[in-house]
Amino acid sequence: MALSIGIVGLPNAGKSTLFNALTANDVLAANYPFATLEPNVGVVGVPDPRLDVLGEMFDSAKVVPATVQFVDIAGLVRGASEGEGLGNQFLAHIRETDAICQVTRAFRDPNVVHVDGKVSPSGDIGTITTELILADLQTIEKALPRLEKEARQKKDVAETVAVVRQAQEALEKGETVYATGLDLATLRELNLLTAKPFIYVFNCDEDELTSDDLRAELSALVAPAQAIFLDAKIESELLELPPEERTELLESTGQEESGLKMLARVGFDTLGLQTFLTAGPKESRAWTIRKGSTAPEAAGAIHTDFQRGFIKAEIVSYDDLVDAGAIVEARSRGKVRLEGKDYVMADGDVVEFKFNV
Ligand SMILES: Nc1ncnc2c1ncn2[C@@H]1O[C@H](COP(=O)(O)OP(=O)(O)OP(=O)(O)O)[C@@H](O)[C@H]1O
Ligand SMILES: [Mg+2]
Repeated sequence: MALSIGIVGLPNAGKSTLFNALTANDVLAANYPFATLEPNVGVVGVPDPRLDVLGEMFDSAKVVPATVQFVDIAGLVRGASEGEGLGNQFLAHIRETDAICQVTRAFRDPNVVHVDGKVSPSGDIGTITTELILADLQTIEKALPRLEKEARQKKDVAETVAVVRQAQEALEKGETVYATGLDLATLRELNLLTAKPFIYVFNCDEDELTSDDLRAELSALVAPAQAIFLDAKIESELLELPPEERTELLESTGQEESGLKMLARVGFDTLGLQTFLTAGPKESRAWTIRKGSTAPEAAGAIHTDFQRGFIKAEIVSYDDLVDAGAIVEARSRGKVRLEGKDYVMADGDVVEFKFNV
């Protein structure tokens, strides 16, 4: 399972600049609206210092981090659902993602055109959310006749139709599906955009990053969703620096983590994901699972055969392992536990699965 995040926002909000910084790609980021036409897709490893420690301890040939996939698409404008700008067809490219990241412009640079003529984070979020809602209404209007026809034969489809109608009512009132609390599993096949959790990135000027007042104001705009503050331009400049100087530049702007780390952390949190670790001479690796997953489910993240033939899991917490310095020592301290099929995985468990094939 890899977390995937679709990036949306107005033209010139800085989506491609951020995408480039996140994926270290050189996708065209340019100071004119609609620089991006085709979607850009990038898969990035989530920085995880624990893996380097394990890699060294086990003398692993390679270190494989958990991944996040980012999809950067064209800018949306007011009226996109009616064909304004580039229309909204390209939203199809993010239908399959797990979460939607709204990139909102807070930076002021007057040389970068704002399609509405002024920088207004709350107005822009309203515009984007409205267009996502209208896109979902179009999806529902298209799907309903088919669903209603099927519902005449199948009872479970009739139940789906009822939920879809409730979603439609909420959307017509300007609510997102995610906020309704409707059963999202029933709606899954429609891939509604507003049924996904939103993450907000405010693309700031350097001096805005250190303004607690501005941060509080913008966070309040989007709560309970989480807000991330970064300067996409600085994030992209980081890449040109040697790693040890990156932290220095970030800290000089009051940032504790890179944009990638923040997005991965917030993305995992928003979607209720966590990682467990495996380590050995071949590789040290992080795997993504849902919080609350049992040991067999975690085994299934590696291979379905591991889940099917699950016998038990040999588990040591990362901290205990690092304290002991080596797996042999952790074992002699009694820190390595054998867990059965009901064990609920904890973040940072270092695991070896025993299974039958
Ligand atoms: N934090 C920032 N401060 C100043 N300028 C920025 C910042 N972030 C991005 N820019 C500039 O804004 C312009 C637009 O950026 P970018 O091409 O990434 O936007 P976009 O959202 O991908 O637009 P489109 O929807 O047209 O593809 C670029 O010139 C970029 O350098
Ligand atoms: Mg772009």
